[in-house]
Order: sequence, then structure tokens, then C-alpha cells
Amino acid sequence: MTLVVDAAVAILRRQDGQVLLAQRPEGKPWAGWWEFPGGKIEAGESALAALQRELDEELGIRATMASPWLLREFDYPDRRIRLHFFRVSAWQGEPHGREGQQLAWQSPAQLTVGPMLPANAPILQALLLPEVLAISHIAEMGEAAFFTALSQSVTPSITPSLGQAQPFLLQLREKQATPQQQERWGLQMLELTAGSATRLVVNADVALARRIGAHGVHLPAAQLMQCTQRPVDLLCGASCHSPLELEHAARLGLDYVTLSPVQATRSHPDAVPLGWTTFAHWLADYPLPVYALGGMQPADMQQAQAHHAHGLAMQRAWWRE
Ligand SMILES: Nc1nc2c([nH]c(=O)n2[C@@H]2O[C@H](COP(=O)(O)OP(=O)(O)OP(=O)(O)O)[C@@H](O)[C@H]2O)c(=O)[nH]1
Ligand SMILES: [Mg+2]
Repeated sequence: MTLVVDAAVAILRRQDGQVLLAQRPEGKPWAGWWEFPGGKIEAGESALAALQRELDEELGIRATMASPWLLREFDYPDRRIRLHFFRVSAWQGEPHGREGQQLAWQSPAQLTVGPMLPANAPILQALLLPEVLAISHIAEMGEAAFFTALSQSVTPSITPSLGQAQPFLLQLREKQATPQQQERWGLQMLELTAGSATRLVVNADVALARRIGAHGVHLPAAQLMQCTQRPVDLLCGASCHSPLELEHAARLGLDYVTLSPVQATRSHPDAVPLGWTTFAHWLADYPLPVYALGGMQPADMQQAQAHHAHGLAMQRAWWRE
């Protein structure tokens, strides 16, 4: 039987977006390789308690804000390792290498230290995903109002509830529009967001995404379930509403999913809301970043992240900001 080891791992993130990496010290397996701080969960210990203990032992800090994020499994030659990742956004004390290890604050987009432990590559990708997925709302707002709102969103200062201005992932989703309209709007979105960190994903239409040079595609649930291989040249996300869909998305190795509806929403009045308890329960061991969707407001961010969400997907509430 394979040896299974559980570890609690911390993504310490500063206001400027940099995350803390540590170099594994001499004498440990994989010495010299870089990792996120953390360590093995002891028998009878919760993942969060292990996280707090390891942060004290390795860095001499105490996390004051930690939310469960992803669970990634990885097979090393001698063991299967289950990494319980937490995002830590506030702590007491100044991190210092208490075990003689080197530390480095790094931008996930551009590491200057390495190599990273092999299990961590998908984590860096996930860290690059913005915390907001904004869904287009042209059908209801009208073209002019929507593009005005979009151009305001890509400039700073429009997201006060999230602290500093943040990039977001933008989804072109206009089910009633003709292909020509969608193409025109998609191009307009790319033009307006060029030069910002905003990335565009196109709902359902992989060919359109490639034709206009969008960054990715977002698969509706039915399309997700038909899909046997993800596109590798595009960012790829999907809509999920059940454990079965979540599992399929994980098997395909998608970049993210949405899980909905968390709460009652005007766009899907008949759907039964999941509520935060079921939401968190379904995501307890989930490996992909998940956006909470359905009746979400920017002010729900903390609540969502406390329940395993990567961030929030919003339509109406985002453009009203
Ligand atoms: N801390 C940490 N461990 C990781 C990462 N990625 C990854 O595969 N691992 C693996 O997860 C396990 C974590 O255990 P660790 O070596 O940190 O254990 P520890 O702090 O309890 O120290 P110990 O070696 O004294 O028991 C190791 O097998 C390590 O290779 C990561 O980013 N951070
Ligand atoms: Mg450790």
C-alpha cells in the first residue's frame, strides 16, 4: 500500500501580491528545493492546527486570517502526499527562517528562485487567477452602459470593498446574441482591457475564443460533461452544480470552476440554492480554484473564502459597483 502523508501548507500573501517561499534546509528530503512553508499534519491534529504549529516552528509567526483553499494530491516515488493549502492574508510577527532555511518573497508570475517542489506547479497557476470572475451583462444593461461600466472597472478605485483595485477575469456570456454580435463584443472587450491584467474567457465557443484571441473558454455544465480533453492552448473553466460535475472538471485538469447557485438568484429563479454549508462540504477535498456564483455581492468575499472558495463570480452586482 502506498504511504499517504497529509501536510498543511501556507500561502502567505502580502498586500503587493507577493507570496512567501522557503528553501528546504540541508538534512531534509528534497533539500535545496523551494516550497511554501508548512509541514506534516500529526495524528489527531486538524489541518488548521497543523498550519498554525508549522508557521510558528518554521517562521515564528501566528496566522490571524487563514482560509482553506485547495487540496492537491501528488505522488512522489515513495509516497502519496495530500497538500492542504491555506491562504494566509494576515499574521502577527515577521517571518524569519527558524530552521536555518532561506526565505524569499516572490511574485507568482515571475519566480526568481527555484526549483520549486514538483507538486507545486499548478498552485502557481491558481495563484495567478484573480479573485473576481465578472460575467458580461449586455442583454440587460444594454451595450453602451455595459461598456462604460467595463471601462470603469479596468481603472483603479472601482472595487473599494475588495481593498486595492484588482484585476478580474471577464466572461463573455450573452446566450441570446448572434455569433456576429458576440464576436464584435468580444473584440471590444479585448480592446478595452488590453494593457490591464484582465483576461477574457468566452462562454461555450472554443472556436470564437481562438478566433478573437481571447485568453480562454468557459464551458457550460452540459458541455463540460461531454468534454474528454481540455484545450491546452486556452485557459479553461467550467460551470458546476453537482459533485459529479466538479469531479469531471477536476479529472480534466481545468484551471477553475464556478459552483452555483450559492444563493437564490434572479437569473435562475427555479434553482435550489446550495447555501454555504453544502458549498464548503462539496469542496472539502477539491483540487481546483472555485468561484462562488449565484446571488453574490463583493461584500461576500470573506464569507466565500472561509468556505473553500477561491473568489466570487458576479454578474449584476459587479457592474453596479
Ligand atoms: N511544506 C511544504 N511541503 C510540500 C510542498 N509541496 C510538497 O510536495 N510538499 C511535501 O509535503 C511534505 C511536507 O512535509 P515537510 O517536509 O515540510 O514536513 P515538516 O515540516 O513536518 O518537517 P519534517 O521533515 O521535520 O517532518 C513533504 O513531503 C514535502 O515534500 C510545499 O509547498 N510546502
Ligand atoms: Mg516543513
